[in-house]
Amino acid sequence: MNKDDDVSRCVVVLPVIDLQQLNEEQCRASKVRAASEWGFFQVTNHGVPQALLDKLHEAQVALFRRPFERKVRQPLLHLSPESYRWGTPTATCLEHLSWSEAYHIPMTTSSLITPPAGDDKLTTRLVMIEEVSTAMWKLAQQLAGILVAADQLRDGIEDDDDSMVARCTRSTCFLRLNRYPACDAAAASGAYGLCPHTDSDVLTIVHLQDAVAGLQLLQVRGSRRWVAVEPNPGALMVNVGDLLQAWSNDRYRSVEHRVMASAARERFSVAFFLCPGDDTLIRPRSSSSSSRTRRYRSFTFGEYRNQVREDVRLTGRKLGLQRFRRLQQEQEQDLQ
Ligand SMILES: O=C(O)CCC(=O)C(=O)O
Ligand SMILES: [Fe+2]
Repeated sequence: MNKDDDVSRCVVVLPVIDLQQLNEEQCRASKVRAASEWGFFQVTNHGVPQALLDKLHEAQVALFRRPFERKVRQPLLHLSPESYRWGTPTATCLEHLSWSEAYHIPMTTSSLITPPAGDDKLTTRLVMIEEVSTAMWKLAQQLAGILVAADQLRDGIEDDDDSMVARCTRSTCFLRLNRYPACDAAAASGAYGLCPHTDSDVLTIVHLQDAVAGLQLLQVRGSRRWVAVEPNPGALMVNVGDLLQAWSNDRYRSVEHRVMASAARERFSVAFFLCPGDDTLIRPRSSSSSSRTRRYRSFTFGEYRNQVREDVRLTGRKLGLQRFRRLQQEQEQDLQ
């Protein structure tokens, strides 16, 4: 059976938070609720100009329209050759194959690079990517900061360690441009545009650039089932990453999501990943009201990334936070 059959009939509209309409307290409460119950929410009046997002879309389409040979052999903006990916290099079976191509663009690289003299188009595209990254970075820091502070406030801690968000600097965050080509096989078998995964960062901001459906998430509230997300190019989508889930001791949820390829239409999206430096220590909060035990052991982001890479190499897929979960006995020792 096509793995998409039942899901595409079950469409959800994610909570929408208007960042200007609500007062500060209402706004914070809605984000906390959405991040705990859904792991995903949308924001409007977010401060990233729509005109800029539209221009980025044009530039993105042009970059992906270049001949395949050039995309593979001529790294964009002097990035490393690995910054361009198509398919899934580590896939050993169809289930692990993502029918998509992407550019991975670290923030620092985009700001430090000098485009070749006379290449005006490249310069314009570069400036665009840089501007979108910066605007999304500020927004992501603000949203993550609010979620972190709200969790601390609930426990009556006003001045806890907020270094995880502060350590998400220009030199550690990145933007990803995604293109999902139309895929004939999708009609029959439900191919993946992007395999099921959670994001390994603190927080992700995604702009679904056209109204082509495809994003689905594994609902954590009530029955666990895949639901399709109604695309809304007028809003930005925000989702909690693994680090925020671990830090909050599972209060905020890093929800598994995937993109289904479409047989009829190609699809574009841009995702910004709020990541700290590799040496940043993620130390789950013990006083979180929902649990007085730490559910995960402390780890650095570098350790986490290495483990993910190793699991993908050995098994073809990411095992993620379950690798860092403490045994029940270890958790019980916290209570003694
Ligand atoms: O394209 C999308 O809708 C989601 C992209 C995504 O999940 C990712 O790049 O990690
Ligand atoms: Fe993702």
